[in-house]
Amino acid sequence: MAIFTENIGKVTVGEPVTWDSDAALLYALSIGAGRPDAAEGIEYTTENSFGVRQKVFPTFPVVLGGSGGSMDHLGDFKLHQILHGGQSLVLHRQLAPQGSLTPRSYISAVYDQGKNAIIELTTDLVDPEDQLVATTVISMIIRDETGYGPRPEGAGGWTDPATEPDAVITQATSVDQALLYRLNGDRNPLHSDPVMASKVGFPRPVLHGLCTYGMAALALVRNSRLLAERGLGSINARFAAPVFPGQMLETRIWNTSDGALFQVLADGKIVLDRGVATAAVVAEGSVELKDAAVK
Ligand SMILES: C/C=C/C(=O)SCCNC(=O)CCNC(=O)[C@H](O)C(C)(C)COP(=O)(O)OP(=O)(O)OC[C@H]1O[C@@H](n2cnc3c(N)ncnc32)[C@H](O)[C@@H]1OP(=O)(O)O
Repeated sequence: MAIFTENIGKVTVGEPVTWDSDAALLYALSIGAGRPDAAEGIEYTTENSFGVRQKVFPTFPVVLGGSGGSMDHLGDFKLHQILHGGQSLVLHRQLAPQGSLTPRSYISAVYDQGKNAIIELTTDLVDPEDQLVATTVISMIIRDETGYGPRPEGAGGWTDPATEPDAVITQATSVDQALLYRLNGDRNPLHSDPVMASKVGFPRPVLHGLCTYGMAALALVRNSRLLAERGLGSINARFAAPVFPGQMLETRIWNTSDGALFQVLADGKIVLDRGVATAAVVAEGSVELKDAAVK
């Protein structure tokens, strides 16, 4: 089996992905935006509250066509070999509660991670007016594949914080969290089927890495100084260990000059690592958002 490195840089244009108000509301609920009190995140979780305009939670683009459709051009490895290793998102524009975006994807890097390989898949999400709305980078771990060379230089903006966190936020995941989150479109049975989970070596189905990621983003926009003020411009993190539905998450946040560094722990173990978030440069409602370059 192999990763098709000859396809590095080749752009695959996927079918347009459309979403509506319900899809945006479901995403917000699936990352806990209505908790701990139904009035929390009401702009993300309702469309008909008095004096409130529905907003799309900023990490929603990660569930919109991130692989550009088929994964056949990536390699001939098996589904059970794939783990989600990390995710980056840069927002160039705000999303409306309904719309359509076309994903343009390409393999941006392939390299070794221990006895596994990593494929980085970059996707530009472009609106019908050909405006770039968001850029995502999925880091896919292909287990038991090697021979692709060292990781490219650059640590994604992360430096180990030397101080105690500025905020520590706890969020519960529910036992049915993955069953809810999969309705955003990722129906990989690793998250729902005990047989598939055991085939991959897990005692039970694991939570989508992107669910933990969305919950961390929620903790950040509520509790990090600049993100609470200006909104999210970009977010990048590594999935360091699996989370099981029902576990309690603890997000540690360090404020920085342009956003925040963060880690998420479950039962004392780091599950999301090297988290870097930047705030949007200008107030929400403007189209100019921070840091168009994906690190
Ligand atoms: C289709 C699936 C969808 C999903 O959503 S799956 C659920 C979400 N994903 C996960 O739950 C994956 C969680 N992560 C893991 O389980 C582990 O993480 C890995 C199995 C991916 C790797 O673990 P190990 O092989 O034990 O690696 P190490 O000994 O911790 O580190 C060895 C080197 O690998 C780097 N590394 C570790 N994790 C990652 C990662 N996620 N992305 C990129 N690099 C990684 C480290 O830094 C280090 O490198 P250096 O030796 O140079 O220090």
